[in-house]
Amino acid sequence: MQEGAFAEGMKAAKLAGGTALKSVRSAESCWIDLEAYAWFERKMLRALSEITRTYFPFEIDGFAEGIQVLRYEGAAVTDGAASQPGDFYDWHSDVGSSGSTRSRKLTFVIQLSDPSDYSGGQLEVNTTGDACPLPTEQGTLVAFPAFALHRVTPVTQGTRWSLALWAHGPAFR
Ligand SMILES: O=C(O)CCC(=O)C(=O)O
Ligand SMILES: [Fe+2]
Repeated sequence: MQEGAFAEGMKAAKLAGGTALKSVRSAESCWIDLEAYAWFERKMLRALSEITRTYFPFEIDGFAEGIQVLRYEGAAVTDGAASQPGDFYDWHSDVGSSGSTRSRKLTFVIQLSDPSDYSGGQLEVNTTGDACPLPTEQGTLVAFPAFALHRVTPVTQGTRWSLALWAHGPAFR
């Protein structure tokens, strides 16, 4: 993918609670303003209405927090052996206990990279007790309830880019 526009602004990504814990999440991220990309927001709002109509009939107010661009670098290999593990994001829910993460209801992830550009880096969701791999095709939008456990397995080779945003709404009751 053409990563030039974002590559410079990337910083260590934090957890939903705002802390950076390398044992759970190792990736870099930057945030962009959704309002700055009106065409994208319109597209996402159309997708949101279809997803809430068809799959997850949640009460949603709209998107908040902006868009998170994520970069997962593959393992560093020296003399044929991995000298540093690749980036990953271990099992987590996107709903936090403070700030705007409290009202997250749907997670949207867009696969920005061509799957042939990296190995590993599989986005999986677990709602049944088994890890379920989600589609990887470049440009695919994946949506799931923000409370659902999900992870990104370590990228072993290449670089995986993704984008995440969240639809918010009143608390479940
Ligand atoms: O990179 C991904 O596919 C998932 C990102 C994610 O789970 C998150 O930002 O909370
Ligand atoms: Fe997540």
